[in-house]
Amino acid sequence: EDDSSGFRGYERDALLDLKAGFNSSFLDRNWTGIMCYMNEAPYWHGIQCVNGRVTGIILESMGISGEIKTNALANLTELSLLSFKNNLVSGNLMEFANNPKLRKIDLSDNKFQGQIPSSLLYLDSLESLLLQENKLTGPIPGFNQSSLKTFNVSQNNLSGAIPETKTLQSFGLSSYLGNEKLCGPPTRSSCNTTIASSQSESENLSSKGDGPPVGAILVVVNVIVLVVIMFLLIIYYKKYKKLKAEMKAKNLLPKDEEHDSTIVDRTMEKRNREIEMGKLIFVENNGPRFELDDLLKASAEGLGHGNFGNCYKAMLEVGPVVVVKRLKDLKPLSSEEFMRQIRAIADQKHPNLLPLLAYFYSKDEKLFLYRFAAHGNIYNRLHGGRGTRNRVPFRWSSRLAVARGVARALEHLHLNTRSQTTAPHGNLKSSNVLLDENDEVLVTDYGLSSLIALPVAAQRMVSFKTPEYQSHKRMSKKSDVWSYGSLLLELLTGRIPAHSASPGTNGVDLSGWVHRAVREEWTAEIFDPEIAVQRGANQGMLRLMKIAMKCCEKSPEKRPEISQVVAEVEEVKVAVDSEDEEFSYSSLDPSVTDESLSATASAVIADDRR
Ligand SMILES: Nc1ncnc2c1ncn2[C@@H]1O[C@H](COP(=O)(O)OP(=O)(O)OP(=O)(O)O)[C@@H](O)[C@H]1O
Repeated sequence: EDDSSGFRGYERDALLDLKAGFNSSFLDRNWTGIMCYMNEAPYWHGIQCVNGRVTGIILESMGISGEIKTNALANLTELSLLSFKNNLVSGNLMEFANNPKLRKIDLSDNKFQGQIPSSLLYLDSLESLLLQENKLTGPIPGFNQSSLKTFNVSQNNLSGAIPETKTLQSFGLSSYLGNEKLCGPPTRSSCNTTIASSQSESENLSSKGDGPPVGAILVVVNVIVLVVIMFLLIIYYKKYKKLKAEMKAKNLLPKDEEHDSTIVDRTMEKRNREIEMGKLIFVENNGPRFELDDLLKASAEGLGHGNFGNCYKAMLEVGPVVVVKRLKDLKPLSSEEFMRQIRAIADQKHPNLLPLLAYFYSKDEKLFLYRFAAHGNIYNRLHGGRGTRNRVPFRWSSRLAVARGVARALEHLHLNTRSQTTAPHGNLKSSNVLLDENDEVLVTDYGLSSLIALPVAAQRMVSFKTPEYQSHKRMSKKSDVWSYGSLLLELLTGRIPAHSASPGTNGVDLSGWVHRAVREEWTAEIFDPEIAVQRGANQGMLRLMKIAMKCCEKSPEKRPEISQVVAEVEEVKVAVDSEDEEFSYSSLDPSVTDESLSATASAVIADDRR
């Protein structure tokens, strides 16, 4: 699935850079790991996310000091809210050229200096800009966005005429107060007179005419006032210390500042220690090695929203491309039990099973890591791009290879699972069958039913969609056989069964549909036209259809064991003769009405129902 949303490594790097500039031990401990997952609440304090992208940074009244680099926001292109209100941040204001979505900026009550950047003029969605109580200098740029409804630059050192744009003139005097060198409406000083009066003032000060020197008198008065204030302060401080000592002696004050924030800090510390305890555990001894940190640094791309958590593709700087599956809705298992189940999954090894590379287990986070299968899943291969020029036909030999690979993988799982009341795979469907770069068939998502909370599993896993579960809440290895039969029908018909349809797509009850097609004698239309044209293979398709229908029997007892299925599928031939016709849309029509195929299909399937 093409998904432009999802976590971006460079956004994380941008935030880590920001953090490096601030000296906040709280953020140092809190901003670790991934800040936002797809559609979940962000993990990092003060960060807002939408679809895994950073959309807000809100760090208010945290005593943050330090500098922000001017290009700090360059990689946060989805940013819409920014607030560092009431901190001690210094340095120039940032550049905003790459943040076209910014709506609200609040940098008030800090120590920002330098000029207001003109890149702010190009933020077309800017609604609110609060820069009051800083040390900004220079002129106010000519803001004229009609979106801008709240604006405050008071208590800075700004200078010059306030531009006469409609936007800037719509704000009252209070937005500009406390900038002595600002002039023009809405301030009361007209620009000419301000300059004139300041000139005459300086003339006065430097004048060496008759009479007392005004400048000198002012300096003397100032010095006296300062000395008095300092004297008062010293007396006050002494009294304060004495009072405090007395209160402590009488136990009126807590021993030593143990206030809320240290308690918060301690719980955070505890949590972080717990996370640190969890390390990436690699399943293979001689496989690739990397640390969780490498994984978190890697740029990542959402692969889509699965039922049991989201999948990410992570491109490590060194090492393989991996898929990270973040598990959610898990059973309330003890960590020992959990680890046991994970190890059972990790121990399953077969050329047609996508191996678990590594896993991560902590109280708050459970991750599965797999190798990335470059050629994607069978659902997309079968149904993607239909009717477009981009569609590459999915030919019979490849479909048969999928049928074989999946059967073998299932057989391995069934032989290695003792329980008779569970489905060893439990969630077999076309999106869980992958092709690697060599088109090797790899089944994934096996064994998850042992980890997923029952109510969630019951809603979403394929083994809960079987006829026996629907009617009698029963489940067994035969549930996997039913799922396999449905997958074969999907491969043969090119239609989507209800349980493997992606969100927003309607699937059908495929086995019911095939039965009806036979009954109503439009059998030739059963097969996907894309393979039906491969005449030499029609016999093989019919054999596979027969196997599929047996696997889809309503009653589990009538379905074959998976080992028998494997044996039968192995016997299906790629083609009767070597002539394996090229597919072309022009050859579609005759094949669809092909009488012989239709007749044989009816015979085979009707025979099967006897
Ligand atoms: N190792 C992998 N390589 C390539 N693509 C993968 C890999 N693992 C999963 N995918 C793809 O990522 C997407 C999301 O996978 P995920 O397993 O989360 O959901 P799903 O298979 O659609 O549903 P479910 O959660 O029920 O299995 C799917 O399109 C899946 O085919």
